[in-house]
Amino acid sequence: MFNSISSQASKLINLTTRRKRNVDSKTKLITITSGKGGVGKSTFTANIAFLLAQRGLKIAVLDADIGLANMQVLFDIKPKYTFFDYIDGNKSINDVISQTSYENISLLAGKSGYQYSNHSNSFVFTRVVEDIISLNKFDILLVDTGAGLNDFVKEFLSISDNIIALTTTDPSALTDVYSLIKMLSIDKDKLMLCFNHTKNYKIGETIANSLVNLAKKNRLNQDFMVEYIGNVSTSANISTTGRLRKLFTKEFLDDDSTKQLQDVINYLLKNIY
Ligand SMILES: Nc1ncnc2c1ncn2[C@@H]1O[C@H](COP(=O)(O)OP(=O)(O)OP(=O)(O)O)[C@@H](O)[C@H]1O
Repeated sequence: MFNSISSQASKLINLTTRRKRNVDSKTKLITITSGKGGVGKSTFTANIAFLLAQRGLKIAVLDADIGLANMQVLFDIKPKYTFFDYIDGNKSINDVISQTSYENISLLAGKSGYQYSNHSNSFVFTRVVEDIISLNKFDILLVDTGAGLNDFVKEFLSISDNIIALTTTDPSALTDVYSLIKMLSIDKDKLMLCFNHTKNYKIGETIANSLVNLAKKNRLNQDFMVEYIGNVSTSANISTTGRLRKLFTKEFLDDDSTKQLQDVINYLLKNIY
């Protein structure tokens, strides 16, 4: 009994010291998640990294998708190490940060098929995020979580105050995103919601409002905010550039979807903390 109380107490102490360290760093943390898999989360993350970097910001991307770590494919690099080499104590945090061929974008590559249970409840992933922030090298750290709401994803969500959920208008994706809203409403202030494969801004806004109304009807925490931050249309250029290991926001500056993502960036730069 004493053991479990003292270990809980030490976790709380760790969390408190982490918060203090965060405040001293310029690095802002944005976590990108999705209830359902395959909604375009990794493509979205890589392209917002590019647009943010184009505005002169130094960006680190942490590929925390253990289902399918494919950020290195999107950035077309072969990193020597993954951030698990840091966790395993074989490499320093700087060793596992790879510069991509895109100016101002660094990647901490992930590893597919990792067993979270090896580290569950150890807060080791929280520490990785905190250690990157403590370097004070980056303006923004983007964490791309896997899909779903497993313990691994929950650990990454637990340390972020700027969370973006990417969804489509597909009913099963909306059901999953509502589960995410329900979970986050317990101890977070807000969730930023973005719609992929969604033709225009208005459609996303209408569906976001329906989710907010459902949350009200089900009496979820009234102080919790769901903020609609924009939409990205379906574009053949996105799938083509993805296959060619290129970023559509770099190749197709005038594509509607690039312009829509620029609007999302404008929103983020005004609203993240
Ligand atoms: N708006 C879009 N228009 C056209 N194709 C898109 C769009 N968004 C994503 N795609 C394509 O959809 C596929 C899935 O995207 P992606 O791998 O980014 O999804 P994901 O949510 O990260 O998947 P997973 O959950 O499996 O990691 C890719 O081929 C990508 O190019």
